[in-house]
Amino acid sequence: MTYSFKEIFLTLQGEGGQAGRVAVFARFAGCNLWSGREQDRATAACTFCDTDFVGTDGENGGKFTTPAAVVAALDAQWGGIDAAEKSVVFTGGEPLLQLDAPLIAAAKAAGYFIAVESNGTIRAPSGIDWLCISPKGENRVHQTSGQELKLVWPQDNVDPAEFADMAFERFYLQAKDPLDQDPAVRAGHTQRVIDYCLTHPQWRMSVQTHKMVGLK
Ligand SMILES: C[S@@+](CC[C@H](N)C(=O)[O-])C[C@H]1O[C@@H](n2cnc3c(N)ncnc32)[C@H](O)[C@@H]1O
Ligand SMILES: Nc1nc2[nH]cc(C(=O)O)c2c(=O)[nH]1
Ligand code: SF4
Ligand SMILES: [Mg+2]
Repeated sequence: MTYSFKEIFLTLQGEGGQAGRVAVFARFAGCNLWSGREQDRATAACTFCDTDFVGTDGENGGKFTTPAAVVAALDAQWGGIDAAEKSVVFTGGEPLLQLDAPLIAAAKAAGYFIAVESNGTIRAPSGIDWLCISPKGENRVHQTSGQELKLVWPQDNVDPAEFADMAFERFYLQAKDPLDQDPAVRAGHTQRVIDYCLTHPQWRMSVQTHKMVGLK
């Protein structure tokens, strides 16, 4: 198995129930819902992605042929931080196209708390400590349990109630960041999330805090 990463960097988790926590972000290249090319966006299964996950040319990106090599790259970013437990977030792109049992085992053996950000279309392997599922449009959710369901909203034809009975510990709504960065559209999405959470206490608001403070 070759693991392809767009980038690997140290930051604070910006979103969801682990927001504010230091972690190595390991962004896998490639996704099953979009090629990543702008000319394909309009016809893709996921159309609002805010992330470049194409290729291996980002910060500390590359192809790694063994789990041990991936863990060495994670450790290089974690550096000398003194902690009882290290922390990694596998994201992408879609991490569950590549994250497998040997890599999970190697990261765990090296002392990592393992978080994953996934679109939910692929069942997750066991051993993940914090699984965040973020459904996309009409794409069927196959992974219906985890620590958090984080729905980016509003999305056309998507009602949060569709997911409310799934086996997640927490339910978040996160305002869809508009591709054109139009402040009025962004404010409108945020207000929709606020209004929904005010009237549906099962749901909490997740804010993309890293974007507010200039963190990657
Ligand atoms: C880039 S995705 C990668 C992981 C996985 N493919 C997924 O979609 O969950 C990481 C997180 O960013 C969220 N996201 C992507 N585009 C967004 C946008 N325009 N506004 C708000 N959140 C967004 C996703 O829903 C997901 O929770
Ligand atoms: N700081 C920070 N937090 C994040 N949480 C989820 C992210 C992602 O792109 O998966 C992300 C990201 O890209 N940066
Ligand atoms: S599923 Fe995730 S990585 Fe793939 S295009 Fe959508 S938001 Fe981006
Ligand atoms: Mg991001």
